[in-house]
Amino acid sequence: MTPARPLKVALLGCGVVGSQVARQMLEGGDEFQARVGRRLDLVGISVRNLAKDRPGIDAALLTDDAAELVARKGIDLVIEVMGGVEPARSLILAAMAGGASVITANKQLLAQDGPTLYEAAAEAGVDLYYEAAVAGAIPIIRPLRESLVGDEVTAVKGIVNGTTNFILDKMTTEGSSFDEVLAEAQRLGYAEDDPTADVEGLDAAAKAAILASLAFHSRVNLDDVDCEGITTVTADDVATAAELGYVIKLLARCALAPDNSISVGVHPTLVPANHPLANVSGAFNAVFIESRHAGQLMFMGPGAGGAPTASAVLGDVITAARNRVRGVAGPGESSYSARPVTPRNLVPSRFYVALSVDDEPGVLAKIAASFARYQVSIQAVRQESEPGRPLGQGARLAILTHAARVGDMKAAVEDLAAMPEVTGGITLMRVEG
Ligand SMILES: NC(=O)C1=CN([C@@H]2O[C@H](COP(=O)(O)OP(=O)(O)OC[C@H]3O[C@@H](n4cnc5c(N)ncnc54)[C@H](OP(=O)(O)O)[C@@H]3O)[C@@H](O)[C@H]2O)C=CC1
Ligand SMILES: N[C@@H](CC=O)C(=O)O
Repeated sequence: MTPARPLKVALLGCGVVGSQVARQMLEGGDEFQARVGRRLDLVGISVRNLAKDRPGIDAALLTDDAAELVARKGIDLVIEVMGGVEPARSLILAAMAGGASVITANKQLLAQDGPTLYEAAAEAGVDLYYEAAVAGAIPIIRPLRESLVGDEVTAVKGIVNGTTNFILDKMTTEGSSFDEVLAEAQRLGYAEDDPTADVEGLDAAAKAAILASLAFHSRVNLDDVDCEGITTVTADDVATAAELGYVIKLLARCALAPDNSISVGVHPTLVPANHPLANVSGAFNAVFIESRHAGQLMFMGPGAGGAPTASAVLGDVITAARNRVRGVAGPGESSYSARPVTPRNLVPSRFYVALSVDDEPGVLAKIAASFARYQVSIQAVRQESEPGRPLGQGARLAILTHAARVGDMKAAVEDLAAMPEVTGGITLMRVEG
């Protein structure tokens, strides 16, 4: 009997993730053949710059013509780890139209244009897998797409960007400077090609949109996410949070409201020091899921970096390869419930407000009155002398509130900013719990 032909695999991108995908595929050789039932044959790797040194990569596989690689006859699987929206989208669509299943780590593209990709996959009868697009090595897409599909997910929250967690962690535990740690995160391969996407929260926002779409069976895209990065978080904020018993994390929160609307946000957030998310360190990620029947689940692990991310990619490669051998397709899009997005101003949260004031009688009462005008209830206030001002003249206030609506909290802060006794900028952050 003639042995079944190997499955032909094309790899688009050979950077931090792609080079590790190529290495792990090579290492996996016979094992992967046994797991799939067919040999996986890496037939080409597309890159931008052919002159780059790529240790361990067979130069004969490299091409700078990705379109030609995808169009080659008989390609079964295309792995897209080049990043960015174009040409990745066109290449993926061409691959699917040509009959190949696609594995991608591209959260930016999925959050921006996921439905187009899903529709193209359904039309061509091929698979679209993207476990590596959210939280690196952590299995989180498959649990939401398959394991929990019989339950009702009510909230997903977590740390889904390794770079910012690495930065905030080092600022907290080592007192390192923001720029210094960002450079280290880039060296270690955690950061995106343009690290603005990490530090401004856009990478986490894309991941939050993907998680919310899967969790709530509704289409959520990048524009639906209320997004804030960590560039305004100062060493002072980190220190004050620690004194109050909190750790600052960039938290993604996706929640289903009682009126059936969905809120999705990414914000620097004060997390209680005894909360499991507070201890997620370095480039690790963690995702909490709350569901009606299973209750609370937590997933944690490496959220960025070449080898861990490639592990998630390879999991998808094997799954898609097995499907192909059996002549079946994996799960498609499940977005039957067109839930509205909760207006951002109506989303509830607890808050932390920090400000400097003139230390005069009645100032606290004025602040409390301002909060009360907007239905914001104060939970705790800490006052200390403002560094750099003579004792009794300036005070630094840190206020924690009970849950309030974002719009009300912002209106109260605007009132504070107009008070003559308020002497500097006002810090406003969300508080978890
Ligand atoms: N790094 C990480 O920890 C993680 C990354 N991801 C995602 O994985 C994807 C890849 O990330 P990463 O490996 O870090 O990125 P890199 O920048 O390290 O690698 C990108 C690769 O794609 C190639 N490439 C980029 N643009 C083009 C183009 N226009 N035409 C042809 N080739 C191109 C580059 O070629 P050349 O080598 O010649 O420059 C390079 O080989 C992204 O979508 C990212 O968001 C997901 C999870 C974690
Ligand atoms: N830049 C991303 C990489 C993984 O998605 C991150 O830091 O998490």
